[in-house]
Amino acid sequence: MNTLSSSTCDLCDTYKSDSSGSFRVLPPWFTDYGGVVRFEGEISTVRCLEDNSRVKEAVQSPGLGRVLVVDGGSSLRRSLIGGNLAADAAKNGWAGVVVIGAVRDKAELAQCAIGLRAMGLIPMPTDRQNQGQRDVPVQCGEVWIRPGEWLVADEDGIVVMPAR
Ligand SMILES: O=C([O-])CC(=O)C(=O)O
Repeated sequence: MNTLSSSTCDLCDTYKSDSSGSFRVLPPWFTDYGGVVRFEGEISTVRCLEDNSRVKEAVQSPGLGRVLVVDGGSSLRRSLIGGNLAADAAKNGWAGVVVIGAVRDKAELAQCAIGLRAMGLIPMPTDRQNQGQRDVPVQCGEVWIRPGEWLVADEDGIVVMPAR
């Protein structure tokens, strides 16, 4: 298990009175599917709906220790990551992927040396139509997440803050 510079609970203790909006906690919507429970890194984003074209491009490029946040519009109809793309993400040096949407291949995901959170599992694959946007601000519920910010995930949750 990886060691974080601070746990999400410690960060929340430190920033609980922050009213600037720069420290944010994601809603508790996520299940841990990856082989790494604790991860952190600079954020890169994809925004898409039931089409993982941009996700595939991202995980097949160098991750440089970053975390890919995929805003799939909370759709649970099609999976945006499966065993192959999770393995690509691990191989290419992504620290983790957070999918605001669904994934598949649960057993394979657990074998990947990467952090992986998603809202649920669905076996139905994506419909790749070359749609979606890369490195745009995305939203998880009411929480904005921007490329270049910092994400920390552990057993207790996921927080986002300005880059360190
Ligand atoms: O290839 C895809 O679009 C998603 C998938 O099933 C995988 O990553 O294995």
